Amino acid sequence: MKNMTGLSIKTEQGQLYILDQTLLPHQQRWLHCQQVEQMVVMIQQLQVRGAPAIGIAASLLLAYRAGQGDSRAQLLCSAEVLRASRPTAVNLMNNLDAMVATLQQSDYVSAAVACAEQLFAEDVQLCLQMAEHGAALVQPGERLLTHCNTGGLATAGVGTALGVVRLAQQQGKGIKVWVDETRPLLQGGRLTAWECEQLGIPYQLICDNMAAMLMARGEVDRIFVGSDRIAANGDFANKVGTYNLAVLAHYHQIPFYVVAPHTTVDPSCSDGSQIPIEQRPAAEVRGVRGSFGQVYWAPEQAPVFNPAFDVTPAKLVTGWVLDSGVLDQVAVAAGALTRLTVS
Ligand SMILES: CSC[C@H]1O[C@H](OP(=O)(O)O)[C@H](O)[C@@H]1O
Repeated sequence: MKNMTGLSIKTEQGQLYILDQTLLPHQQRWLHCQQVEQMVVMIQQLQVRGAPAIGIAASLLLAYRAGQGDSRAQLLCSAEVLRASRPTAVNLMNNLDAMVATLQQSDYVSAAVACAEQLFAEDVQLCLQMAEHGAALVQPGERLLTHCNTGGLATAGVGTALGVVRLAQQQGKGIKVWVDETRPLLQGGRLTAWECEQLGIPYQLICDNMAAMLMARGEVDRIFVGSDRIAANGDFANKVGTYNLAVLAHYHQIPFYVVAPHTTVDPSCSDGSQIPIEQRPAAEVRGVRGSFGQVYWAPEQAPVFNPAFDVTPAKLVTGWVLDSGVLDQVAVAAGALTRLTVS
């Protein structure tokens, strides 16, 4: 496996390393990953996270295991275990499907490695294409708003929605970003804020419940969010709280875009009701866990509802920013998502 370097995933001398995103922004610790069970835990604990990133990390781990001499049967079983680690991000499923297909080849070891390397390289390119199409929408001086983390940490490249913001900044458009902290796991406050610091992107961190006031005051010009799965009709799943933003944006007539590679579209889901939504542990809502341990602010046995994602209906989306271009509601309603071609 060749050396490849992303912000949260890297391979060096045939070994796979994952940046532990649960320790950011205060610690940068690379974890050496060699076992399937280890990768499952890392995905489930969001040490590696983001729809494209978990698909690539799982694929690279399978390629590594193939190189370690695991049999086809072992690799097929490992793929199913990895597939079950998180149910919503379709990139994980698509990538594992591609990896499983390579196992049919006589020299499945080199085929698996080549496939994983290709998935990594493809995502890097798709991110650049999404950024180009999305940044072209951004006008000078605009105040953008993002949710969760959709940057280099969540992909192998520059990111999806945050990749758009990053390029708009590089193009000298003088933007600023409102960064939703994104409860309960604070991917915005911990990860997007950290990425903006690294990239020199002007930002202000807000609690999720402050976005409405900023929109009402006319201080949000455009919203870009990512996605974990897009249904054929354009409905999409993304980090919980995205639907809130979409409804608010519709009410305040603010352009609202979802940014995702074509690999996030799932034609087998006809609409958003068919997208599986991951339910997560109650402790994540009752308090916070860090290097200091677990702090509870709610009663320790408080009953909790903790969906990791929500679904935004297509009717609330201004445009779908894909690697192949920007689709509007007319194109999506005409079935464009199911006829995607890679540009
Ligand atoms: C590149 S978009 C990543 C997508 O994944 C995030 O979810 P999680 O942090 O649970 O992996 C969030 O939904 C982002 O939009």
